[in-house]
Amino acid sequence: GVLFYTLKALLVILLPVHPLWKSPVSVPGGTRQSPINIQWRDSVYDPCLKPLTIQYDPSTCLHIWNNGYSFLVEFEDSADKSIITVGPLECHYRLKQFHFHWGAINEWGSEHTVDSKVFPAELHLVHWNANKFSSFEEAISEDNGLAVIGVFLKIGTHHKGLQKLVDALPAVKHKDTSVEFDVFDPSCLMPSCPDYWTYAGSLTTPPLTESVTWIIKKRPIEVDQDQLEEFRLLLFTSAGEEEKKMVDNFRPLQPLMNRTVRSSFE
Ligand SMILES: NS(=O)(=O)/N=C1/NCCS1
Ligand SMILES: [Zn+2]
Repeated sequence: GVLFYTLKALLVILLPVHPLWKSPVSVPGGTRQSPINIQWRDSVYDPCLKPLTIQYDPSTCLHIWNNGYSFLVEFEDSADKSIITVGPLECHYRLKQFHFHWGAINEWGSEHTVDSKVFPAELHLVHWNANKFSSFEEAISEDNGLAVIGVFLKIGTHHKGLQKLVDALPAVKHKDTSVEFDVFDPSCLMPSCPDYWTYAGSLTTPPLTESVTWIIKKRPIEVDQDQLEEFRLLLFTSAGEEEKKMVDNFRPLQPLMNRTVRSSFE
């Protein structure tokens, strides 16, 4: 009856806004949103795709901070000191920050999936096109403005390079806290295998702009259970507020629509 249809209408109106993101889960008119499921057999090998060239300068590391979505490690990006180039890219892109997404338990947490397999966490290294633009803020809403490397995390052996990061997390437990982080080389977080998928997508947190060339590494890195548990001790909330554990900070999968995922490997 009328009650059923009223409830149904309410659901449709409320459904698109996921409480976690305080922004629509789907962007009206979005045709290239992220994350997506990568169906391995549907990806197309492109022999023109070369290995990615990564040149990070550990001294460009500035600080770690909790922005209320994740914890970010930010880099000094006023010169071409930490850059990526080649791979699927036609320009060189400067490292701005890296951060992670993870679940409350190991059964979920990543944003991208591979053949519907979910990983416990996913690392994002965010870069902006320094050939075409003069700042991250300018590049964020432009075509070919950003390149984000995605690396899956799986539970396994202790990750020595990550531990320096993990040891700093108690200092950024609350939203809007930061701590100086002088020297860190993010290339220690890269798997040794050069293989990746690449596709045209968007940011997965606000402003969700469709400006990202995604480079998703085929092989995960291994971290141990204790290291991932440390991520789960962070809070979404500021000091003095009712505590909300920072977990499940991933966006739901978005429709592939008219896109092809290319692979750098056969
Ligand atoms: N998770 S993500 O890297 O796609 N989203 C971002 N939003 C603002 C800077 S990075
Ligand atoms: Zn991210």
